[in-house]
Amino acid sequence: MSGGTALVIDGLEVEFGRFRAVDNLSLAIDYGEVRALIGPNGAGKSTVLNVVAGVTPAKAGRIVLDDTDLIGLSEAQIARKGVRRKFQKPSVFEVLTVRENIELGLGVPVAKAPSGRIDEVLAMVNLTELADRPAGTLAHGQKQWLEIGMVLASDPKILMLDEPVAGLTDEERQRTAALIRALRRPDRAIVVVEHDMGFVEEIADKVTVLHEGRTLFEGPMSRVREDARVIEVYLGR
Ligand SMILES: Nc1ncnc2c1ncn2[C@@H]1O[C@H](COP(=O)(O)OP(=O)(O)OP(=O)(O)O)[C@@H](O)[C@H]1O
Repeated sequence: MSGGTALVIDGLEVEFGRFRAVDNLSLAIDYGEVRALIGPNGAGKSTVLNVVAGVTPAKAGRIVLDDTDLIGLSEAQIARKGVRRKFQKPSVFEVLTVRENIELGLGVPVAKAPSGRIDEVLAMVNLTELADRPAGTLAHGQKQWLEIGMVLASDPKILMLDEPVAGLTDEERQRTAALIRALRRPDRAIVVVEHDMGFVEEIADKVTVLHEGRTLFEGPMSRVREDARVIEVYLGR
């Protein structure tokens, strides 16, 4: 499938005990786009990624990828449908080499993956020369790219990145922005949660601002910056 809608979130509700973290949220993300989810701490951004990935259960609503409702599927089943997610904190396997980490991201034995896939991914995330180094010896930024490589290895349709530039230097941020732009494809949707607005402006085709589990605003970053409600609850703080 390429073009058209990739992911539809419809009437999503998530509760932790009596606290409603996501409140009747609906949004649609197209193939080919990079969507940023922004908003204040606690707005529900990571929770949305967790529900899409099958890590956190929903109380109500649908999450439809192509024609399949992902609600009720296990994390592994959702991953096999082409949904992959990178967590906020790098969680690479430090004693394994960079190459071995990417192999783990394939989701199938290396022999069953397209030949040359690992080298291709290493090149994409700029880690070819460090392929045989233990991942624990990498710098923080390189670990972030390795994790992007791990989620990229299986060639996902939906690629979700939670705060990919947290703690990175300016130069590393630039390189990450270029990498994410290079990962855009007509048969892939990329969803990025991030607080760094300069970075969001560089990578996102469209921005959804969440506040208290609901959509406060949706549009290009230039419009987001001018919206009085967004300034009040988030950007102006
Ligand atoms: N497992 C959980 N149990 C209880 N409450 C939770 C759980 N996960 C998240 N929450 C709460 O749900 C709300 C939304 O959290 P979430 O992590 O989705 O916010 P966020 O928008 O990603 O914030 P941040 O920008 O700080 O990462 C917060 O109030 C958080 O404390």
